[in-house]
Amino acid sequence: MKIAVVGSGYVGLVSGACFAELGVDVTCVDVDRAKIEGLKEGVIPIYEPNLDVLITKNIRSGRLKFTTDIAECLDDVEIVFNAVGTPPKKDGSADLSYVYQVARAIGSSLNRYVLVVTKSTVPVGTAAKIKEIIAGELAERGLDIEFDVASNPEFLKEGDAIDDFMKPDRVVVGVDSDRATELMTKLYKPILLSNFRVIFMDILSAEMTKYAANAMLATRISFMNDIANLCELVGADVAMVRRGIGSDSRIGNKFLYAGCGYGGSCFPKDVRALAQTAGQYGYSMSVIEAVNMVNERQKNVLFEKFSDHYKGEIQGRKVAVWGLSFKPGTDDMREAPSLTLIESLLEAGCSVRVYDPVAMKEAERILGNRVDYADDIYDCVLDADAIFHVTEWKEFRFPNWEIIKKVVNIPLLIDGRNVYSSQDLVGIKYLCIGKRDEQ
Ligand SMILES: NC(=O)C1=CN([C@@H]2O[C@H](COP(=O)(O)OP(=O)(O)OC[C@H]3O[C@@H](n4cnc5c(N)ncnc54)[C@H](O)[C@@H]3O)[C@@H](O)[C@H]2O)C=CC1
Ligand SMILES: O=C(O)[C@H]1O[C@H](OP(=O)(O)OP(=O)(O)OC[C@H]2O[C@@H](n3ccc(=O)[nH]c3=O)[C@H](O)[C@@H]2O)[C@H](O)[C@@H](O)[C@@H]1O
Repeated sequence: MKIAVVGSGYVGLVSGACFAELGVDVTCVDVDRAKIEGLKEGVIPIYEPNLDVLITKNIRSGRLKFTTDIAECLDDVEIVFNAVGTPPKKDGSADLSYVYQVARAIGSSLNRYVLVVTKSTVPVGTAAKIKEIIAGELAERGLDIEFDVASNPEFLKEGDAIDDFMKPDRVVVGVDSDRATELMTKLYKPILLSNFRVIFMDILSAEMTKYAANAMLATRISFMNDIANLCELVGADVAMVRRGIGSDSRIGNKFLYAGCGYGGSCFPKDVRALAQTAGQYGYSMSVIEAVNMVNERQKNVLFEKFSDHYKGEIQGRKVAVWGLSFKPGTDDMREAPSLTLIESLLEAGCSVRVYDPVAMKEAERILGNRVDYADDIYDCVLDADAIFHVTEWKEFRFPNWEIIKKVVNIPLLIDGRNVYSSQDLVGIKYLCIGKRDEQ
């Protein structure tokens, strides 16, 4: 089977490489020339564990190719996946211009039947617009070629992307024709054979499922952050509360970790876009709006703890930030809580020294020379008046606290991920999320 995947970002590259690994002939398409040239040489533009191995292996096997021109492969493929970005617009709605560009490109060079599948996260009703655009392009060319559209939202997590793709909790496929159902069944056969669930439904429900899933997960996090803040006020411990409620199988124990807010390229944008969609239909999604509001507030809690600790006297203080990416396992810093913290610290006149195992290049691109870049966690904390633990990378788990106590100016650790415990930190003031400071 031959397919094309348009958009070679996190989703497009992972999907392309994984489908190739499952035996499909894949052509990955992107408008970014430098990215495609690099990929042809095996240069992976993002950090995602084991993606380099999978891409190199499948380039060698001849099942994975790269091009900047979709027209080059359109005559050969049965399915085209659209996996381009859908970034947020100023009003919170999803920017669909890239998705529609791809639809136009397909319509303007299509010569035979193809199934156009949207993998990008797009608002309900987008598939119908894609169909309209392709039909419009064909009509302009005086052609009446049959094609179908489908929706196949992606649920992978950055950092675990390959496993999530290969061993999915479920695959959701929205279709409106038998031919599309047949093609998607053929494509996902290896996944079906491995006993993973593929759920077929109508296209509108598939588009909605993606937003509902992300919004539900974001709701759990904001809910727990709200509970955590109340725990601090009443003297309870959110870690205990999490264990207490998570053991109820109706609640489950995943995605209940309080912290310094959710970030990334998806939860923040998708939660806001869902609220926007509701608004377009004259409906206000109060829960979803509150989820976003709680998260925006939560991204400030580390700075507030720091400022409260020093009774507002923070100008000129030196601080260390451990972890910059929005979560471990990725170099992605889109909407990362670290950025909110760093902006507040810089605005308050602090000098900021940062360290991240993989996101230093990305940090330099975003923050330039406004912060100092350290070589490791120890170099990061030299002379610091506070250490912020923002991303729970494994290599931050067991620092040598004795070394740290010797090199910091003031031993204060503010933990946005509740990874440490005050018992292990004798001689270091420890502040975390959802547990009152008792030292
Ligand atoms: N990043 C993630 O973990 C997940 C993302 N998603 C969704 O998948 C979509 C893609 O996300 P990412 O992969 O993170 O985006 P990304 O920003 O990493 O990559 C998008 C790629 O599309 C390319 N592109 C833009 N316009 C193009 C065009 N007209 N033709 C060809 N290529 C074009 C860009 O050059 C870029 O390489 C978004 O809708 C996102 O919400 C869904 C699940 C997981
Ligand atoms: O649509 C998407 O792009 C993807 O968004 C999320 O994946 P991702 O953003 O890669 O990362 P998550 O592991 O979900 O973490 C998101 C944020 O929530 C935070 N988080 C997560 C879990 C938790 O219990 N508490 C918490 O604060 C993380 O630190 C991170 O900042 C979803 O988990 C994926 O299923 C989905 O496909």
